Amino acid sequence: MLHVNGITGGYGKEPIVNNISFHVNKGEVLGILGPNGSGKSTLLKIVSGILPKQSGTVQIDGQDSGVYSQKEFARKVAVLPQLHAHAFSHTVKDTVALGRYPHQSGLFSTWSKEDERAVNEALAYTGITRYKDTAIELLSGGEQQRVFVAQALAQEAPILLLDEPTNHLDIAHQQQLLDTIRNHAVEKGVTVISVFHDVNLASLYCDRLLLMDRGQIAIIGDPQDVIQEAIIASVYNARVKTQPHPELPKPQMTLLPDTMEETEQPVVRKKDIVISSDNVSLRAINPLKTVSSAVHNPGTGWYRSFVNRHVDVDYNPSDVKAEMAEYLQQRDFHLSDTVGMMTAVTTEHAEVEEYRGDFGSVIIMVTAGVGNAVDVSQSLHRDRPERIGTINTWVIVNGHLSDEAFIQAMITATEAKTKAMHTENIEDPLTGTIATGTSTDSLLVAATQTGEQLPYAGPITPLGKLIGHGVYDCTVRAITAYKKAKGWT
Ligand SMILES: Nc1ncnc2c1ncn2[C@@H]1O[C@H](COP(=O)(O)OP(=O)(O)OP(=O)(O)O)[C@@H](O)[C@H]1O
Repeated sequence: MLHVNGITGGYGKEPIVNNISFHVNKGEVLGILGPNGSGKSTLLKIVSGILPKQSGTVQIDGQDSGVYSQKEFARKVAVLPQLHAHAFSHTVKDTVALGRYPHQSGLFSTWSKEDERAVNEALAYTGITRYKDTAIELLSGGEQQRVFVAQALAQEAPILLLDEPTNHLDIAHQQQLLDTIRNHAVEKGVTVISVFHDVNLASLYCDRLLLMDRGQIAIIGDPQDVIQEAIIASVYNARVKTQPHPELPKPQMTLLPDTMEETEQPVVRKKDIVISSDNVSLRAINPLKTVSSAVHNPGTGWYRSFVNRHVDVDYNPSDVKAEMAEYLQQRDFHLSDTVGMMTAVTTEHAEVEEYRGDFGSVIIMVTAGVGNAVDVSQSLHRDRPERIGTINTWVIVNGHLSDEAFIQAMITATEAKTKAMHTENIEDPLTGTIATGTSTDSLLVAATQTGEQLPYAGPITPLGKLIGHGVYDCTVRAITAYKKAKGWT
């Protein structure tokens, strides 16, 4: 569709962009990224013919762009420049209508039904129909930006070149506009090349990204190939961390501020875990990085408070999450800062212990109700009742865990729990085989993220050894306490 071969050019003798080559397919969205002054706008200006090039070619549909007349070119390519000059006062609709000029012919060009439709559609796509009779200078910066995007869309060219289309737009309008542009690409086959400053937006909306660095291409490829910590750090000279988008297979990046004060994270100790009649809780001074399968605030996050709440065996509110939130709030636990679990086990049977190693320490908390123990290899048994049974395990680490270490800590803790079930000879009441856990066990791993870096947590590592030993130890003790309370022993 569009082939750029070895273009070099700029504003004077010294070229700004050097030997740039890439191609864009029909219906593809290519994002151009790069630091300030890296040549993004200059590249777009050369491709759109606004700036002459010193060497290289731009081909559109297999033809050199130079062979097209100005109007022919405008029927092929619509351009949204970075800055808009509008010397004359126009209404919004008149401004958008200027996008139709390449479709007018003859000296006294007539306004056709097609023109009217294209303009009205562009006004609707950009959500500015209600301003159509307003003078453009009376609009806000963001509203004006949408008018110029509408003008480019009204041109109905198969190629759209956009320089920072979301400039001035609030997040809802950024989303709306980029959704519109993406839909034009997917449904109408429009080819889009767009300059972005926001790396995350570019990743979300573009098929491929071209990263500029000092007038040259640093890398061009899929978002996951381009948005890599080392590449972004070296081109932008910024410290970043990348992670997947929570809902889409698109990488996202987060800045790591250099100005973060090195906060002294107080070490969490066994004595910080408080056992009351209706819950086991920990209130840490600073938030801990946490992964859990809790009822309240499950998943990954940073939390300061942790609650393992005792509920009656027949606890069955219509909305468990809402009831739990109410419970936490009544006890002064900040809802957005607390992870909350539940158990029918009485809190006096909670086992808490601290295990110290060279790197720091691990505090383990376990409550084990093994009435509804399950042999997980027999989980498909057709007579299996749906009964709740809970072993709740906390692993609190005074150390700095990698993502892998969090996952390995969960594996190690689960294996240790299963081994404790074996040692205590806990059977699945349905099958009579040794149980591996219960039906609704919950696990939490939280770490202070200070001190020594702990890349792994399998049983070969000092951290994994403490977790394995500690979870096994506490689970055996918790099961023993449970058995005693139930009169099993
Ligand atoms: N009209 C101009 N005349 C002369 N030099 C220019 C002109 N416009 C830009 N430049 C220079 O060209 C270089 C690249 O500018 P360009 O606008 O292409 O960068 P950019 O990557 O789009 O930057 P930004 O992210 O700040 O928009 C800069 O060093 C700039 O000073």
